[in-house]
Amino acid sequence: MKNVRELALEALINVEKKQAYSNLLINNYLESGKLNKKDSGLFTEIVYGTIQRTMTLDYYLAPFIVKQKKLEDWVKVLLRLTLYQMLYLDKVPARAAIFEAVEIAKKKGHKGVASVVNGVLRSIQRQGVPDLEEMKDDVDRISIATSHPRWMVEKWIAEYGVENTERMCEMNLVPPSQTARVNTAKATVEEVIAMLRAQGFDVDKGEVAQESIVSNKGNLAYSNAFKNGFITIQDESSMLVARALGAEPGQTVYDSCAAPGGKTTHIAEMMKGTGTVISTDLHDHKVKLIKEQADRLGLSNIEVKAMDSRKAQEAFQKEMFDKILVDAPCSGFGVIRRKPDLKYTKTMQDVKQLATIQSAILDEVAPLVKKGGTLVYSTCTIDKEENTEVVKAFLENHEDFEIDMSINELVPQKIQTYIQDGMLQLLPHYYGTDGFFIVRLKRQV
Ligand SMILES: C[S@@+](CC[C@H](N)C(=O)[O-])C[C@H]1O[C@@H](n2cnc3c(N)ncnc32)[C@H](O)[C@@H]1O
Repeated sequence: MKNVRELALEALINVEKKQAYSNLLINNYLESGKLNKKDSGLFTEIVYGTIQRTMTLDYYLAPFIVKQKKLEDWVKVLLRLTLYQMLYLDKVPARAAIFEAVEIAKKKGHKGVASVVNGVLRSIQRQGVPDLEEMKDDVDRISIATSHPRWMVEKWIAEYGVENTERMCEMNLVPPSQTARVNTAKATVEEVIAMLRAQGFDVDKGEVAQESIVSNKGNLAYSNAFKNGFITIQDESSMLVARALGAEPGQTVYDSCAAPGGKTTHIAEMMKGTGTVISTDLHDHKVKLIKEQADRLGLSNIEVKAMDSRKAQEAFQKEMFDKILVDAPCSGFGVIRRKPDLKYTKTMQDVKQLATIQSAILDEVAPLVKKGGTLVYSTCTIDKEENTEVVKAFLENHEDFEIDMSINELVPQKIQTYIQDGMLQLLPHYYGTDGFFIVRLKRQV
């Protein structure tokens, strides 16, 4: 049987080989029954933390392994995850972390490897690591200290300035709190808070969205409130999207990129179970997830269909919908806290390709919006190419659409500071939410 650190090493090697996204892989391990409750926490911390801080850890390790030319990849990963524990996990004594690493090296390699691992880690323990705050160059400092590739840091500094970039990159290292959306078609926020507290959960009202609850301790996915359809696990910034769409009871709404259904179900709840939300996503297995959520929440006003929304005009009639949401596939740079490997895998080329898909979806669905109707475009990224630039190109090609400034009245007052020219860009460090972009467009009458 493998112990928690061996499993963490195995998981990190798989992420390294790009065999799986970290968040999905971690969930698979947690559900596999290989880890008890206590070890699950440590496993998650080690795997996420090591990925989050890979560049910093490699920077610290580099001078100590410079002579070890033939170090195998798994040994580098073992050194990284052990140094992570030594530097960032207070509850794990450094000597215990080193001892475990040496045992793993003996088991997986041989005595020679174990001695290298022991030597490198003990040297770092003796000499300490350099102070990164002393790095004068902003890009170098932010990039190494927060483990974000240079190109990303340079780009964000150009778009948001040094201070915002540094704070955002630091926030990307902090695990998010769990938040949930109350199904207001079924109960009030206060009623659900009482329900959760009665079951022993430590929860409060959320700070950003009006229907949100934040968990201070305990996984709300295991609550009765979740099982019985009173809540949906969702980040607060995501909750603002359905608010910006502002669907009303009885309307016909199209959610074009809808799986796993977080926003579809919110829209359906806001419509109090009346009218229709038609939700599409690329594949059958994805639209099934939407259906499952709709059933759990007791919402019967959702219809699902597997299709490419770049062909929506083949399936739907022109001017058929009061409201359309394009919650587009994107680079996800607003959710790095949840998916740390995105930092290292996504490239500028991906950003450009995604922008092409985003524009194609918007162009296709635009004629389906009723005159006087609403089109909301949102992404969980912070890159201008996928956000403001996509909107700008869309408006240039669609003179019958304009930015709808009423988004100001639809989102909470404190959020309004971050709306510029009708476009909302939330960065993770503003409220500790995911980074999100939302714009509400109106088709002229
Ligand atoms: C940001 S996610 C949507 C999240 C969803 N709105 C929610 O709140 O749960 C983007 C989704 O777009 C889907 N997608 C990507 N390209 C698409 C296309 N051409 N047509 C329809 N869906 C697409 C992806 O499968 C993915 O599920």
